[in-house]
Amino acid sequence: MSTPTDAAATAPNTDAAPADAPGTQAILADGRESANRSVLCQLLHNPLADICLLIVAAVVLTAVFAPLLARYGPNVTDLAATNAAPGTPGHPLGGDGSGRDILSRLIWGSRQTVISCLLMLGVSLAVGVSSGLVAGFYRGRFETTAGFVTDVLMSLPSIILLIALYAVTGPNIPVMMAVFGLLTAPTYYRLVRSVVVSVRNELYVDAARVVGLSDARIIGRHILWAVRAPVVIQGAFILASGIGTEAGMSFLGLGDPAGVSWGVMLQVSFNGIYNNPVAVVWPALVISVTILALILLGNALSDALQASARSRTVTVRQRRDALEATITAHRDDAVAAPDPQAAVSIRGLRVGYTTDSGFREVVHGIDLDVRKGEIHGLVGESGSGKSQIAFSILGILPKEALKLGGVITIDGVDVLADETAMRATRGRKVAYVPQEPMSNLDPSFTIGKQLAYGMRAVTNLSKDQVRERTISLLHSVGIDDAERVMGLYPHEISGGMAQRVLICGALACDPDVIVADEPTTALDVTVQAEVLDLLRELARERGLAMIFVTHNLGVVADLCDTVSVMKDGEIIETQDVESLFAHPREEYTRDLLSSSLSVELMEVES
Ligand SMILES: Nc1ncnc2c1ncn2[C@@H]1O[C@H](COP(=O)(O)OP(=O)(O)OP(=O)(O)O)[C@@H](O)[C@H]1O
Repeated sequence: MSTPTDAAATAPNTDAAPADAPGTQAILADGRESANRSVLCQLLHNPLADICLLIVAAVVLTAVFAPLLARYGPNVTDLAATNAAPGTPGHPLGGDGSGRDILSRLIWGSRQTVISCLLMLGVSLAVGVSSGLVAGFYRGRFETTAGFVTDVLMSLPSIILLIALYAVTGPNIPVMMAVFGLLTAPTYYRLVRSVVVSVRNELYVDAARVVGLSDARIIGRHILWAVRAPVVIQGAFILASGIGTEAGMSFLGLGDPAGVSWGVMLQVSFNGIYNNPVAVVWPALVISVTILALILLGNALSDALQASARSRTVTVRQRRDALEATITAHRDDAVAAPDPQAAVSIRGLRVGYTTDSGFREVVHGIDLDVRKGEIHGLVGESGSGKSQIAFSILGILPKEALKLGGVITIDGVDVLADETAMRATRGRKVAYVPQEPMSNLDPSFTIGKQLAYGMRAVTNLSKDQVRERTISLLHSVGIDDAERVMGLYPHEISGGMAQRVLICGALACDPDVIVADEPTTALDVTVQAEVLDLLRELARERGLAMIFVTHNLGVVADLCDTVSVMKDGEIIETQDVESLFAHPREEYTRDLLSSSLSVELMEVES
């Protein structure tokens, strides 16, 4: 069962909606305005980013089309234009001290500035990204050596180094910028290395290794994809620092006086500042505006990428359209009242998603009642919607899920419609036993701390009372040396014990309802049997209503009192377990039973 990326903590919104489907008015009011946009769309919807993009694009286009745009050559002089004021005919921004047209020189200057900065970025990318990839992926000696070189390079004062370089190369801006690119490469190295280290052991990378992909293909296909966003964002900042450095070096007189760049223009105009102070303004302005645009663009890009990395979200319009379509389609459906005797009662639950291929309803108006003391199995093929029901009861549907209708009453309160009621219920009246015991425990805290933290969040018990209760709960789930286990970290206990700890956490608040999501799937057969026995005992002792999501009909036969069979988002059959196994009503249930039997026979034979 998939885990939602985020609990559905939704903020109220006041959009009107048709109210004649069960639970829809309240659900719509619970909707959250959010955007479902690609990174580019997110960027384009940010006015500041649009302006920055326009500025950067204008600079690049000016550099590319400089020969067409500039009215004069970069070094063409006209004595009449010497120190001409802005607005002089033929010289909109005036002329410099040598009678050269300032606007034309700015246009030509953009070319050298852009080329120098791209050269610097290219060197920085080539050295920093490739060494970061290799160091992060292979680690070992290369990483140690590269780390040392990086530290050395980062400790060097780049401007001083570039000034020293001038003594060797003379006024050679391309070489200077290439060296500056080398000096900024450590920034990329560190960034890329840390991203690669964090993804190299991901399961999908292991899977790629297992299917036989070469390292080069794994890096090209999976690792580079993971580093692309930080590399692009960092690129904007590095370009900005490149423009600043080029201008600074030229301003110090280390640029090529025969060439024309914004930095050289700044230096030349500064030399004649007393005769023509306005001439300094233009190069200073374009340098500042371009640097500012690049930095703001980098920030906007970072925001857009972060937003798109969060789960897919749905606009109010999409939510409303989906709701209206659902209401229209099911206007005449009869919906029974919730069962007041049930610990949890579901009526007409509908859940959907907006995907790239359009809206899709995945739970189609299901009804379900589970009474106190009843263990109810929820079975069905993968993708049939079991998890959506479990998540709906727990109020942890992903943000992008559309709650299209229905009622879920727990203790007489419709928790589906009321997020506050859901929060008050979750962890107190309804608890959850997840599928993967290890990944549901925080590796940074001891078992005792994690259990105590959860307990203190939902009860008013003192520290000592919490400790006492934790010990007694650990005993009740069959952990005898409770005090020792409380001091252990998750990696120090077995999977079976971790699952017992999670069961203990679920029981901490003395809930009425437990949703168990395939809680034994990750365990070996012997431990599975122990955990099932434990759940059965606890449910009987405490009179719990338990919804047990599973694929395993053997477990259902062993543990459950009643069972619902799901297919394509619908409950097609609900019976007590014995009747279902003896007289399945639906063809699909018969197929499910016989396929499960064949699997078991195959297991026995092998
Ligand atoms: N975030 C999502 N976006 C789009 N569709 C989703 C999303 N989460 C689930 N679905 C769809 O909802 C349907 C039901 O999924 P669900 O996870 O409830 O199935 P399941 O019966 O629990 O399957 P399994 O036993 O494999 O966990 C599936 O078709 C699935 O593709």
